Amino acid sequence: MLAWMQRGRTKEPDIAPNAEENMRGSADTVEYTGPLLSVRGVERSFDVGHQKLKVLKGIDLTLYPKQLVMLKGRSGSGKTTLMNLMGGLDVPTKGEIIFRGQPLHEWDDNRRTAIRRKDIGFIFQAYALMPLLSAYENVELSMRMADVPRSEWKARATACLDMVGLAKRMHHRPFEMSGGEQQRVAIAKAIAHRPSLILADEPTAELDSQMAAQVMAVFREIVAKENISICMTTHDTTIMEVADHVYEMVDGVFVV
Ligand SMILES: Nc1ncnc2c1ncn2[C@@H]1O[C@H](COP(=O)(O)OP(=O)(O)OP(=O)(O)O)[C@@H](O)[C@H]1O
Repeated sequence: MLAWMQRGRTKEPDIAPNAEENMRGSADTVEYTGPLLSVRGVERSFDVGHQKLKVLKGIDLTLYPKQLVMLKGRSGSGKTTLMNLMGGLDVPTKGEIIFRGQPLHEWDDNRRTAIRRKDIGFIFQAYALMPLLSAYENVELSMRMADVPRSEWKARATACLDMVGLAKRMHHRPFEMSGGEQQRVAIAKAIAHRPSLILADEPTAELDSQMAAQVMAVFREIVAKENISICMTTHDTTIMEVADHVYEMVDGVFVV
């Protein structure tokens, strides 16, 4: 079966010609088997007054399906700038961002927005929940926005909240929940439309160590069960052992 149909997709993505080497199977069983995301020689500069501020200075990163990778580095080293590029919120000054074989860096805003809605989920430090909606309604809202058929909302929202350990609290509103619980609702919300990539910017920064550990356990479970890859930034060295790979950024480049 087509990989994107296994994931509940009905539409075939257009794969760049250079992705052919990563295609396997016959015409009706073709499956994309390459990296989920490749960042190649990426640079990003910003105009600040009359000067150019070079923030990313040549980044290479490969993210495979079912991988949890972390970006660490001092404040200002360029982690968020890179995540914005990986999620198609921004485009590089130089270099390539290849997402499921498709050249994200060459696409206009509309096309990047479309793939972002379907295939990428974001989690932020501050949980980004609608305060007047229950946990369940928050998750449902994200599916509505991603054009998931209405008939799937109930089962999927319930399954996602169950996966993050909040089945019994799905009708509570954010202010009735702890920070860790709110972040788990944000995770359920981010995975509900079945993206293949989750980008999380400091998802544990506001949490104590026990809640942070719970969130990381949920991330590991999602990677294993949902066929999702996660790339997250963190300053917290205690959670880094959970990662499949940790990239350390110093002044716009990775160090090993
Ligand atoms: N749109 C922009 N215009 C100008 N400068 C920017 C822009 N975005 C980021 N920068 C600069 O790029 C540098 C890297 O910022 P970035 O947010 O990527 O760092 P970070 O590693 O994520 O830091 P933190 O850990 O504090 O979130 C900073 O000096 C920041 O001021």
